[in-house]
Amino acid sequence: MPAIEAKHLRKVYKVYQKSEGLWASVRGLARRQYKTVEAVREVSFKIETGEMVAFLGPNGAGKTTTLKLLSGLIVPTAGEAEVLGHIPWKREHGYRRRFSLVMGQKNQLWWDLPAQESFLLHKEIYRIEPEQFQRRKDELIDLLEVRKLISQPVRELSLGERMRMELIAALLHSPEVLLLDEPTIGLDVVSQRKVQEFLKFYQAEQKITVILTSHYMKDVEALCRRAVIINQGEIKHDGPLADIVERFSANKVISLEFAGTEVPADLSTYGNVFDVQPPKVKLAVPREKIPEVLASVLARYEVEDVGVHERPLEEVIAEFFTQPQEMTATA
Ligand SMILES: Nc1ncnc2c1ncn2[C@@H]1O[C@H](COP(=O)(O)OP(=O)(O)OP(=O)(O)O)[C@@H](O)[C@H]1O
Repeated sequence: MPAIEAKHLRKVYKVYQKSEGLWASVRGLARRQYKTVEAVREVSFKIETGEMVAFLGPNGAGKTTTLKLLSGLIVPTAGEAEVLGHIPWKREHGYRRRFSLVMGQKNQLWWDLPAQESFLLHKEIYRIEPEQFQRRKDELIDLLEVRKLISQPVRELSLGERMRMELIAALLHSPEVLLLDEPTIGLDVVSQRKVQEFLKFYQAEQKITVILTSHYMKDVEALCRRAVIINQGEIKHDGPLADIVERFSANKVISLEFAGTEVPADLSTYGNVFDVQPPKVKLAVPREKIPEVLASVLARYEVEDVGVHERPLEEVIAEFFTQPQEMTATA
């Protein structure tokens, strides 16, 4: 049985429409006008126990709404979901003890209190045995290197330090499923890497099931082997992360370094010329034309160095997000 299964999930919000102008506002008091927003239209996937899956999509695609549905914070308009055999929106205590949701944009710790006080509160809420609590807390504090900071009010911590405290609070009750919504948002590169390293280690050690949403492809590449892509409330792709670049990018990149100091002027006949730093240049070329272009360029010019690369995941995903309608799989 998969740890997480979503079947045709749909969530429609009814949003009050406020008209412009005083008279329209007065009229609105008598007869309110609403529009519907389909935050999630059709979301189905299965995630096996111990998998760490990236859930990717542009702003407003429906990622957070899906995670809220799987956490039971909201009830779907239609569809079904089971997490560890529980229907999330039934909000059973048994389920609450088995999962955690971490939202990078939301503070779940008490702002004015030291993190250690919030940890104690979590101990009570989740009814964690004192011995287990002490052991887990110590382990997590050491892993995330925050021992010196646990008695300082959360509001005085940096964003990166706060996120590490949020992770401790979320993991104190040893959840089997962890839903991470942008855990590295706004963090500097060093903090980002610390969170990444921790998640990688922790997930491998505890074999927990994780869904990770992130706009940072570095997180995704470091942590996940599979990616589910959502756009406009619908799943657009579900498969190995390694396949994404090949599937969604029709081009590969040829890097060239010419002998001498110049870059030939007529290279654009071969493909899209970019990143010109004479005598180096990059050429984006349709993948099926790579052998032909390489042979021709090497025969015509004196080339010092050459390389063929896939485009970076970051770039391919960004393109997919900005042109979702036009992009079609090339494989
Ligand atoms: N409570 C709500 N009421 C009305 N509309 C909502 C509500 N929550 C989300 N939406 C809308 O549903 C859509 C999906 O939002 P959601 O937060 O799930 O997207 P997201 O993929 O998490 O985006 P981001 O990457 O920006 O966080 C958006 O158009 C959003 O405005």
